[in-house]
Formats: sequence, C-alpha cells, structure tokens
Amino acid sequence: MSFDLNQFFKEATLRVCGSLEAEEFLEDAFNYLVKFVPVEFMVLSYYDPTEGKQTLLAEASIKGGRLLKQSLVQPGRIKSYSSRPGLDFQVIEKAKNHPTAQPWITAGRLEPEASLLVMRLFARPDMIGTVIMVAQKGETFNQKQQNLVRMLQKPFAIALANCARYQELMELKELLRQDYRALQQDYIHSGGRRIIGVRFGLKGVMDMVRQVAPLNSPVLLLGESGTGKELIAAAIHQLSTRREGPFVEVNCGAIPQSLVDSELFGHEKGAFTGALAKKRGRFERAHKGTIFLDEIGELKPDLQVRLLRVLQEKEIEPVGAAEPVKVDIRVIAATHRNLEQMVKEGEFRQDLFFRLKVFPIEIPPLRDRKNDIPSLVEHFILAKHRELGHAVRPEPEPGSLDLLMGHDWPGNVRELENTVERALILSRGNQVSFRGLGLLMAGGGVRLPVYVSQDPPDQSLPPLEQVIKGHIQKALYQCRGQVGGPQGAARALMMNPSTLRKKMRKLGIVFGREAAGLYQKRPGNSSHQNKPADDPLY
Ligand SMILES: Nc1ncnc2c1ncn2[C@@H]1O[C@H](COP(=O)(O)OP(=O)(O)OP(=O)(O)O)[C@@H](O)[C@H]1O
Repeated sequence: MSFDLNQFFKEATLRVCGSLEAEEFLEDAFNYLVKFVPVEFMVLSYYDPTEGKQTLLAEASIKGGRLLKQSLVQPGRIKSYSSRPGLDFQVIEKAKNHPTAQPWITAGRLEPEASLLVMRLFARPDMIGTVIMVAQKGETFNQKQQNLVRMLQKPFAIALANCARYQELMELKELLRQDYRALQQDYIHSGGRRIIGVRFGLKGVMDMVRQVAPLNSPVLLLGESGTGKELIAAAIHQLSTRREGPFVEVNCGAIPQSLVDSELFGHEKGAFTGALAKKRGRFERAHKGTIFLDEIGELKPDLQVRLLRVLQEKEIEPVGAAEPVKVDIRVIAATHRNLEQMVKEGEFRQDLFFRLKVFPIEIPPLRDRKNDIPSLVEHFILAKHRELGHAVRPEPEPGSLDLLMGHDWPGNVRELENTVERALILSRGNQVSFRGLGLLMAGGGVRLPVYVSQDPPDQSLPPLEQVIKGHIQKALYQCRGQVGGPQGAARALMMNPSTLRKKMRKLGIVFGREAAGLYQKRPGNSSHQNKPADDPLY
C-alpha cells in the first residue's frame, strides 16, 4: 500500500492542533509520529522574544505527555543563537555538538551521542519556540523522515501560539479571580470599620499608629487575643501611602502545614500533584500593599527562616518557579505571645524578632481601659442590631453598665462584641439585658446573682417610670449634672445624649442650666445632701 502524504498531513495536523494544552497535543502528536519517525521523546519549548527567555513547556514519550514549564538558564546565549539565520530546521548527528544541548546533557537528560532534530516555530515574524525530537538510541532521522516532520512546522507553530495565548488568558483569569477574592477580603478588613476608644483607652496606641503609618517600617503589634490587633493593623494600612494597595491577612497558626508553602509563596502550574494552575501566594498578592502576619509566634522554624529571607531580600520563591519574584510589601506582624521569652527559649529566631520589632505597639487589654466599655457597647448594639435586622434599636437595661464594667473580659473586645450579640439575640422589645449571660465579676469569678422571683408581684413596688426617673437622677448626680460628653450621664447610661434629654423632659427631670448646682457633690460630704427629693433609690 502506497504512503499517502495528504493523509499523513491531515492526521498529524489534527493531532497537533487537537488541544490547547501543550502536554496533551504533544502526546497525541508523538503517538502518531512514532509510527513514521524513530523518535524516543520530543520536547516543545516556548521562546519569549521580548525577554529573550526560553521555557521548556512539555515533553512526550512512550510514557505519555508531561507539562514541564522550566525556564532555560542561558537567555543571553539563546538570544544570539536564535537570531542566527538558516537554523530553522536542523538535524544534529550528535547532541554534544549542539550549542544549547549542553545543560541537558549535564543534567543527564540527553545522551551526548543522541541524534536530534530541531525545528523552529514562527508566528510572523518572530520565532516563538522549537520542537526538538530526540532519536531512539543508535538511530537518526533520514531525509524522508525529515521531510515528514518539516510538513508539520506550521501546524506546530499554530498550536504553540494558540497554547501560549490560552495559557496567558488562563493565568490572567486566575490572577483576576485571586485579586477579586483578595479585594473582597480587603473590603471586609478595612471597609469603614470604626475604632472605638481612639481618644480614650487607645489614645497612646493611636498616637503611635499615626507616627508609624506613613513609613515603610515593619510594625509588631503585641496584645492579648481579641484586643483589636487586626483592626489596628488595618488602620495602619489605611493611614499609609499603600492604602490603594491590598491588605492581605495571614493567620500563621491557621494554615495547615501541608498548604503553608503554596499559600504563602504560591506555586507554578504543575509544581506538584494537584497544582493545576499557577497560584500567587499571599506575599505576592500583597505586592504594593501590606501583609498582616497574625499569630506570628506560631510560625514554624523553617518558615521563620524563609520569612527572614523575604524581609531581607524582598523577594519570594514560588514552589516550582525557576526564578524568584520581587515583592514590594510592608509587613505588620502580631502576636499575643511573649516573643522575647520565645527567643530566650530558642522557639523564635532572634534575627527575625529584631527585624520585626522595629516599631512595637502594645495594645492594652480591655480590663485596663474599662472607660471604653460604654462606647464599645453602644457601637456594637448599633452594628449588631442592624445585622440582626431588628426593627427597634434596644437600649441597655438599667444597671447593665455596672455588670459590664465589673467583668474582667479575658477575651477582651471580641468577648464584649459576642456578649452584646448574644444579649441582642435574646432581647425582647426595646431593652437589652446582660443578665444571665454568665458574665463573671472581676477577680473573684463570682457569678452575678440572677434574681428570678417566685413570689407573687409585690404590690409595694414603685411604678416603672418612677424607677427610671430615679435612675436617671442618680446618674446625673454621679456626673455632677453633666448630660453629654465623656463624663456625662448619657455615656454612663449608654444612651444617646439627645435621647436622654428627650426622656428627661418627658419625665419632668430638670437638667442643664435650670438645674445649676442641683447635682453638684459637696467635697468631703457623702450624705447626698443634694439628692433629688422624689428619688426612690436613695
Ligand atoms: N477598639 C475597637 N473598636 C471597635 N471594634 C473593636 C475594637 N477592638 C476590637 N474590636 C473588634 O473586636 C473583634 C476582635 O478584634 P481583632 O480581631 O482585631 O483582635 P485581635 O487582637 O487581632 O485578636 P486575635 O489575637 O485573636 O487575632 C473584631 O471584631 C474587632 O472589629
């Protein structure tokens, strides 16, 4: 039966152009061509003329196709060699005589005596890659076989150009997807969140934040869990010149060990089983922005070394990448652990500790800034009642403040936030109660008694309005008649000052100029001489 060239061309072209994945079409082409030419394995490489960089894309042999994506290390030589004319199609009798085959021979991937067929691929007018066929042991490519392969120069070039574009698109799509996800997170992280206590309990912290934010120096946030370290980190980013860039958070204690490498440093496609697409790590995603390394004390020793390298060299090495990637990032780290002690005990690298603690900021626990509690409670009631979709915004039940101020808050602001949310979920009507939530009084761990009366209603109980009136008057007395401001009764009662004024007018309580001197405490006098006459609580 005579050999049909047209049939060969058609069948071979269908295989070469049958897929957009390099390893797939190369494998299909190999399986067909091996019937006609003595090829042991073939390699497809991609050449980027702008960067003068050559990448081995894929290889195929009897074992199947495989994605390689390895950059060749001699761009200068390749550039000059590839611009040499007349080398579009060559057969090299012995690989050792070919200028660019040497690294392959050294790497043990090519026999020095092997015969090669090198076919360059062009997309007008540039060379975009090569197909290299390595002949089976002791064989070479005769003229007839060379002619067959040469017929496929154009189909291979088209397949490679399409594959390169496709890869580029896929990578862009993946980057966009990652950026979109990161942007969503960034929005949650810094989107208009208020910090309560900036002029009170966090004043010292905020002064330091303003000082350091415009600089590029690393910042180390120290403080117990739930004190607001992440919030402060986001504020530093917002106040910095990097605010338009990303704010990427990494909880060093929460990433599973098996994923740490690729999560932080990223990976190339095919770097390991399951790495189906190139992935940018969090360091790379934080480029031109801020990376927040929470729970830095949990970082394993090998990662401490790599983080130190990132801080020193300002570059990262994605898994499977041929070259490091430069990153421009600002690092903010945080921990609730005593890093200094960890250094002494050999659990944390001293050099990394010194790098990170250029500007340490200590965030005080909530128990040391209890004056912030009323504003925090008001803030969380407002935010949570909206989140929960409650129609009315409830006010804290009278006496709540004593209860909340008496608690030690070992879980800090996070515990307070959760407590408010829980209380709101349980609240009925327009009052929110903090009783029965298991809040412990400071120091003793004594549960506040929750009074549940089994008796019939006490007929001698004063009417509710009278109790409220007396309670407000008591607050006015304690606040020396002041209604608004940080020392005012509204704050003590966790109420909006205008709501309190309205209520006082309704209840007939005198306040402001009308009450001049009425609520002033006399120095040294504890007998409450100025107490309101109709006050049922005195
Ligand atoms: N000053 C504040 N004003 C308003 N909300 C705050 C404040 N401090 C903390 N929060 C809120 O309390 C919660 C806990 O804060 P954050 O996560 O920043 O604490 P953290 O110190 O980073 O905790 P961890 O060490 O456990 O990671 C968050 O919901 C945060 O928004």
